[in-house]
Amino acid sequence: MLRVNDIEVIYDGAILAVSGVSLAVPQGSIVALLGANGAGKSTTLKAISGLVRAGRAALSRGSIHFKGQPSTDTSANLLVQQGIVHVLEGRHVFPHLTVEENLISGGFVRRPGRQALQTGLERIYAWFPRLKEKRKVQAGYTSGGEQQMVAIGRALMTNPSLVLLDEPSMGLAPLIVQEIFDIVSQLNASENVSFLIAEQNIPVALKHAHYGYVLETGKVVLSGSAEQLLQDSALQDAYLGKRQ
Ligand SMILES: Nc1ncnc2c1ncn2[C@@H]1O[C@H](COP(=O)(O)OP(=O)(O)OP(=O)(O)O)[C@@H](O)[C@H]1O
Repeated sequence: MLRVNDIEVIYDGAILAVSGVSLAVPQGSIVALLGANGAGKSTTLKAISGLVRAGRAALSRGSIHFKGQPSTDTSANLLVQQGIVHVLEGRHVFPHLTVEENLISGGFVRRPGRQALQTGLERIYAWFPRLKEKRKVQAGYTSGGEQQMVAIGRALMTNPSLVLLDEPSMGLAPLIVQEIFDIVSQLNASENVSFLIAEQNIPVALKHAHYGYVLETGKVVLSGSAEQLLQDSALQDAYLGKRQ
């Protein structure tokens, strides 16, 4: 589905944010991109979705292939049409639009007809019943967890095959985080949507991911199946604060 090969990203022509990152997301899998603040997770996702160019950054080395085709010269909006969607860190919703209007705004990318849009909405409401209840409420007045669901639901309205999720757990209560990750797992299992999830919350991410990569200062320092990483003593020491 996705292959990232030895990429390097530089901000403002000077700040080396990501250096030599390689990773793969097999079709139908959930892959976790783990690491602390500033490790380069968001920048890696932006390189994949084509958003680095919008942030005064450049991909200065390496290649990215999506569904077998090179994608680094493809614009972000064309990548969405091809099936990659990026849910940015920080739950960006349109606060003055209702929940439903936010969801509909995601659907427009594919220029659907009225019926297709309605079918898309019903599909999102089936996954996120809370959003159906709140569909007439301005998104800015919903809870943090609901805003994260709106952001994910809006992305799903593009009918993606690969979702890049940046820190879905940030600032949310554990129960809500669990609810969101459970929906991600079910979407993956029943609709075969692939996910690349950047997370600092390593236990939650590895509970739901099949495979993981750990980034430190812009480099992959560890990778393996979720089971292998959970057993890894270096990861335990550095991030989970316990020894085996
Ligand atoms: N717009 C920017 N301009 C300059 N430097 C940036 C910019 N965005 C990120 N960086 C730098 O790039 C490096 C990687 O940041 P990045 O946001 O990708 O890390 P992260 O792992 O996603 O962390 P976080 O969880 O805090 O977002 C950091 O050193 C950061 O300071």
